[in-house]
Amino acid sequence: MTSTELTTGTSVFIPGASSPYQGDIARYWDQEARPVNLRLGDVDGLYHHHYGIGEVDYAALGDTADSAYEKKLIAELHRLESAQTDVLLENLGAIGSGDTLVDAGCGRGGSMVMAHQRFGCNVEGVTLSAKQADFANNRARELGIGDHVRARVCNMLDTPFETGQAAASWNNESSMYVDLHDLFAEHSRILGVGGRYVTITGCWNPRYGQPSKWVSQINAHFECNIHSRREYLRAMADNRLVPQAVIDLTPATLPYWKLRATSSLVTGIEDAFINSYEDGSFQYVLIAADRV
Ligand SMILES: C[S@@+](CC[C@H](N)C(=O)[O-])C[C@H]1O[C@@H](n2cnc3c(N)ncnc32)[C@H](O)[C@@H]1O
Ligand SMILES: CC(C)=CCC/C(C)=C/COP(=O)(O)OP(=O)(O)O
Ligand SMILES: [Mg+2]
Repeated sequence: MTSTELTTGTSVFIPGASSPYQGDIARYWDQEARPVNLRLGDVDGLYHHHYGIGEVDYAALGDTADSAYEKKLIAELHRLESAQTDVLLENLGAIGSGDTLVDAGCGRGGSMVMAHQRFGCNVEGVTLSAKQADFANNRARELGIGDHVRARVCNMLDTPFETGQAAASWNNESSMYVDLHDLFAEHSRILGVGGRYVTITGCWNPRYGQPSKWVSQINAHFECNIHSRREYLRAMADNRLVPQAVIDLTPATLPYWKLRATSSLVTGIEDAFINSYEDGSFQYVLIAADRV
């Protein structure tokens, strides 16, 4: 199915979307233009829609009273977001220049560009947003890597990739928009046996009990549906994806959020992330799994 019939009776063609919810998400990302994303991307041309990890370099930030401080703060937040991608890519294992990687929910393509720069390989991305796909493809062309890095408008649960085509695949903060059993069935299909799957995601902590009010606030803010850590592991196990590493990145992402909360680019969601990470109801995790 390639179009969405809205229940209002209006028929709206949204390429890639196969449900009214996916139509909403496509529109959300088509309209997104938050300075906290665009101004960070402008630092070096890598545009991310994910969060940062690592210690803040306060020496590089210098004096808060300095007129250049805000510019340095933006560069620092961006450095931490790119450091997050570096950790995801490190967990893909050995990738050859002839390999194909798949970025499920590729956004504006920052992670795809970094993957190509690191491995020299082909990177195929899918997003529901035509604006994001155009943006990512334009950036790849500007960088002269358009023959290796390509984004298309497509549902990550039903991709055009051949069975076993991908050496590795990932979701970078994009798995909270889909059913995990459907998602991992598709990754399992496109990955070759021995291939690696990696996700970096926010998940609610089963040890807390149920999604906290902060998690509900994050869901409402982004129109997403955060899953529990347990659900990730169960859906992977059911789809021939065997975890090789589960890394709790919560302590590593808190400095990013605390710094971001002091910036002029705040969006209002900062406290929900900080409070939920601190009360243990929410975790920022990396899961790397082998396709067996
Ligand atoms: C928070 S952004 C993350 C973007 C990117 N992974 C990054 O790290 O910059 C979420 C992305 O997931 C995509 N997405 C959500 N549901 C999708 C689906 N069913 N199929 C394809 N992409 C989807 C959105 O279009 C958006 O690009
Ligand atoms: C970890 C979780 C739960 C993520 C939800 C998905 C999401 C919207 C990620 C960041 O996107 P963004 O970079 O566009 O958001 P922001 O504008 O807040 O920087
Ligand atoms: Mg952002």
